[in-house]
Amino acid sequence: MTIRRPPLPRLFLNNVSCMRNAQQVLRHVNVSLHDGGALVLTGTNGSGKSTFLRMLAGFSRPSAGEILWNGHDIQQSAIFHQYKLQLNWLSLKDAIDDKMTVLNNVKWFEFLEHKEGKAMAALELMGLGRLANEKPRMLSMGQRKRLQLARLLAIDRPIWLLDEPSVALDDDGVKLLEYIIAEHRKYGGIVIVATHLPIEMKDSMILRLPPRFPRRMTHVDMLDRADIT
Ligand SMILES: Nc1ncnc2c1ncn2[C@@H]1O[C@H](COP(=O)(O)OP(=O)(O)OP(=O)(O)O)[C@@H](O)[C@H]1O
Repeated sequence: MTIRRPPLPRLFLNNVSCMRNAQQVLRHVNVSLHDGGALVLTGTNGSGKSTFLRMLAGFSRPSAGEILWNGHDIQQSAIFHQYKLQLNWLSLKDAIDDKMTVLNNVKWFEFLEHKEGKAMAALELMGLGRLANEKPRMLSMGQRKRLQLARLLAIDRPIWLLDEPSVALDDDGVKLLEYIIAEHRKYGGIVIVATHLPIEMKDSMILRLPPRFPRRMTHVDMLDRADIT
């Protein structure tokens, strides 16, 4: 009988801590993600959700612990070079060029990836097909977010790092977001979302980061506590 070893997680955060501005933001985080896996980061303002994503994107380094991709530390430059090509990053800064059309804003990202052919279909899926030849100044905030999501689809990289992806989206937009995340995972993609807003992601891990600066009790908190009369 042969005993098969369990597969390595695609991504593994091994006892990771992170400092910002000489202060500890993340402390001893352990997470493993396999293909098709998802992680939802929640927590109060300033608890470290974006810091977590930025660290995974390689913009900042862990102060302790290691981030392993396929079992290799992403701090090694040869590994990082390969790893960063797996990432699709969606942040609150939308990097939309107002001089290009909506369509070209997606095509430009495809071009940088040496890919082509998915931009229009991605815009159609995100409900922006009829605005493809307009300039982005015509778009509402929610439509700009949809454009960012169309880019994710067009570029089609396996690991999605999404910072507040549902902000500004209407109900249909949130459903679309949930749909594209589910489809991406169905084909083995990994999705990590930092969010304040509820988002439906089946079988995802949820990591609630503790508040960094616990606020003082307000009168409302005191009234809410049963043990204070
Ligand atoms: N560029 C920076 N330089 C120094 N400290 C920073 C920097 N960015 C964030 N921080 C600190 O790290 C802490 C965590 O910030 P972060 O943006 O990760 O929180 P968050 O959970 O994403 O917050 P929010 O819900 O408001 O988006 C903040 O309290 C802030 O003091």
